[in-house]
Amino acid sequence: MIRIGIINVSDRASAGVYEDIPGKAVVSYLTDWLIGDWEPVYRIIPDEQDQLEATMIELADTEGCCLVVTTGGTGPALRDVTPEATEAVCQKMLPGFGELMRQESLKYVPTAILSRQTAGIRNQTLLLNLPGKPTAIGQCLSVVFPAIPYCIDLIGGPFLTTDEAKMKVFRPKS
Ligand SMILES: Nc1ncnc2c1ncn2[C@@H]1O[C@H](COP(=O)(O)OP(=O)(O)OP(=O)(O)O)[C@@H](O)[C@H]1O
Ligand SMILES: Nc1nc2c(c(=O)[nH]1)N[C@H]1C(S)=C(S)[C@@H](COP(=O)(O)O)O[C@H]1N2
Repeated sequence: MIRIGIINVSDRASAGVYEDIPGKAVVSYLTDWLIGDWEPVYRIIPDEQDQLEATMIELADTEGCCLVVTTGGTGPALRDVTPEATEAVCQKMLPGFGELMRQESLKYVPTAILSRQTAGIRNQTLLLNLPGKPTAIGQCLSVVFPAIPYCIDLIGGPFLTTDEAKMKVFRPKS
């Protein structure tokens, strides 16, 4: 079974102050795009770097997720530590993901440049940061998703198949 991790990193969402709209949005996009069985592995945690690193390691190494998507904690505020935690647990960074998402987000808000969102590889898992704003989820995920299945192929993960009418992915011909 293909497993995908979703971590909502937010003090307020983890305290129940607001509903986890960003995490639910990630699940809903993936459900719409992916063909075949997959299962979400879901966590809502506060902006604590140790806890976030431990959760990313757990979802990657123990739960066997080929992809782990985080929402929130990418900005400049004191408690925003998602990119630091991501770098700490990855062996390789993929800065192109953050570059493309910021470029896309700039079409909507000038504050897009405040997000330090990034992506990287831990063993056979791709980790990807999204901003916490509910509207940012679709805008960011849809622009980078075409490259995600091939990235997972390259790291020896499962073969992800999408409904091409909804999400067309790109795999270079070998
Ligand atoms: N479920 C939600 N409903 C409404 N707005 C949300 C929701 N989740 C996030 N947001 C908005 O997105 C912004 C950034 O979200 P993020 O998850 O990073 O929270 P945050 O502001 O860092 O929260 P916290 O300070 O509680 O960790 C929030 O300030 C809020 O405006
Ligand atoms: N697409 C998109 N990207 C966005 C935003 C947004 O509303 N839409 N908000 C920006 C803002 S205001 C901030 S502070 C940063 C960081 O957000 P985060 O701390 O919730 O991750 O993301 C930026 N990127």
